[in-house]
Amino acid sequence: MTSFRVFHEWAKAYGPVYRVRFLWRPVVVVTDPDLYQPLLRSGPAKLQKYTAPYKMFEVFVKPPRSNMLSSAETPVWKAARRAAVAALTMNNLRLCFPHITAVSQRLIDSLAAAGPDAVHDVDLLAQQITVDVIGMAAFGRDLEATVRRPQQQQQESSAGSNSTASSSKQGSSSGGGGSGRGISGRGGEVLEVMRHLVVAMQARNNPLNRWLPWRKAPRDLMYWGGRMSDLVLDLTADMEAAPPPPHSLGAHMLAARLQGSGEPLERLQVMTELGVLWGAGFETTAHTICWTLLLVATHPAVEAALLAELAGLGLAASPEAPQPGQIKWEHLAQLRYLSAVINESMRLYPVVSSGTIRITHKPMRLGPYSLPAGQPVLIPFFSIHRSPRLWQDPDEFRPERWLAGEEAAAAAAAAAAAAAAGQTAAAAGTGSASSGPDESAAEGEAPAPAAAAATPAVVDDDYVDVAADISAMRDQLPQEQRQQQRQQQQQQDTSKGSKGQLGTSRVPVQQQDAAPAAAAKPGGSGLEIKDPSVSRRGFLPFSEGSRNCVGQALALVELKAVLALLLGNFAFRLAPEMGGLAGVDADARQAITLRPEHGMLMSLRHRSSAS
Ligand code: HEM
Repeated sequence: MTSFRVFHEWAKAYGPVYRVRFLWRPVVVVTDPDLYQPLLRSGPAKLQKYTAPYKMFEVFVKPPRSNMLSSAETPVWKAARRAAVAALTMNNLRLCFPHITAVSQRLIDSLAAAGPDAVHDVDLLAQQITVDVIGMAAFGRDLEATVRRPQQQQQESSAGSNSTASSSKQGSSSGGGGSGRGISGRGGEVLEVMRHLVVAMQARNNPLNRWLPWRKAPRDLMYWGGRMSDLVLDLTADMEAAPPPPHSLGAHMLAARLQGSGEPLERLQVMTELGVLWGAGFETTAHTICWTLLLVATHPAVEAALLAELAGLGLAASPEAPQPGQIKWEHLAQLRYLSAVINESMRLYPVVSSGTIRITHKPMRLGPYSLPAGQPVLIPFFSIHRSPRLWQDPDEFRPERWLAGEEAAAAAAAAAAAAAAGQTAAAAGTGSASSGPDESAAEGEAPAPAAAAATPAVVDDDYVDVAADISAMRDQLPQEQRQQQRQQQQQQDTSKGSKGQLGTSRVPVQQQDAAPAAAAKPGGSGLEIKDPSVSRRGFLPFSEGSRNCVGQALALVELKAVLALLLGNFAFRLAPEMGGLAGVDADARQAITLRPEHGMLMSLRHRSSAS
């Protein structure tokens, strides 16, 4: 059994707090929100990151040095994090949006040309898109991984005609299904390097590989880390020769300054930060796209409801309208059912399944337990997302749980109507777009990113709060005004009893849902959560607090845009040799991120052709 499932089984067997021993080192594992929230959020109980296990993420650049993911909260970390947050505001993401849609469309066109008999590894397709997106967002460069060469198409056709379970599994050993297959240029090289690198990084968790450097895994780590470093060096040099657009991560990182001294970051530090943003930014988003496609493909009612929503906005192809309309930034706010689908997919398959690991800096109490100083504490996201204590029917894929009652009923009705009328009618726009246009989403307003309701607006420390910026579009406001808003919000929350949960008093899970959803916040445009089974406190795809995902705004915009485009154009169907949903689920492995170990083969029927 793979590690993320083992932790889940242990949580079921031993309860929400237990201790495991990794060799001689005891680690406390916590899955109770009352206990882990204070550890993640600002306050007296907040724990620092346990940086030792993150050291392996320093191989992205040579010589290795701390980066945003692996570092403690130092002044350099702060400067880099501020720069990343400033680069990923909604205003800037809006400028990235045309590239996101262009690279997706580029791939869609070649997939349509490949025809319905071709079988594709959709995990690899998703990586092609996300590599191109992060290439532009970070370095302002089109890496062209979505430019498909004849070789790749040829291989897919032959996979379609003679693929078997064993041949597909041999052909792709680490997920990603064998990148480099006709994907040329720097984009192809990145995919190839990362495919090997994540396997070597995962192998490093085996202590033998840490202590015996002549073994294959450590040597692989050195080799592929070196290749990645060369790529980052190459792109940085490029970027210096021809500066990237001012809204890019690269431009912001070059302009980053240390607080106090006002010194810029060293060149190597800039490279290190861009390397980690790059590495952290494409794999995670790609596998999330892949898991979402799997769940939609295997749940026809969900697919029908989603198609009705897309069709209502003119974003679905059909025999009557073979070309769907152009997706616009404003559509993102209106795709509410898609948001629910993405949230639910991230709940079932959180790509950072292992969670986050922290360390106590002094003796402390954790509920009824005493922890010594220097105690590692693991908060495992997969276990939490599947916990029967926090979720009703935790293993079921039910996007409706993220919608308010009326919306959920309307989505169900749309699904039933679409199913009765056949997908053609829905795609032609005759199906009722139940979760359709959001009247409140005026032209130019921020999109409602998928998990806006699920990423609590943490107000702490003096770092810039990513989640708050996403849900409330505060990036348009001057810093002072934002600070004021935060204080007001904090007061409101405290008076409603929804914040200040720094104690360990137990609140029944059902009561926790009284916490206001992001929709209730000023300017908030998230989904309101009404289903009592939904506890935002048990949903951590991007983690929480000052070390939450700095790239989540980009990820959410990308997920929505790419999935709307892919699903509006194609009906995805799992290839028979994948063994259905159960087969792919059994193939889920954690190689740094949660992925289908042997890729995910699917056929794609363009929706303009009759089913
Ligand atoms: C669906 C997509 C994504 C998911 C689910 C995700 C999830 C996460 C999680 C759970 C963490 C905390 C890790 C820990 O504490 O061990 C994290 C941190 C981080 N993520 Fe993401 N991420 C995604 C996309 C991105 C993107 C697109 C970028 C870059 C543009 C990015 C960059 C980072 C960085 C740099 C950190 C470290 C932040 C810090 O410690 O200050 N991620 N991510």
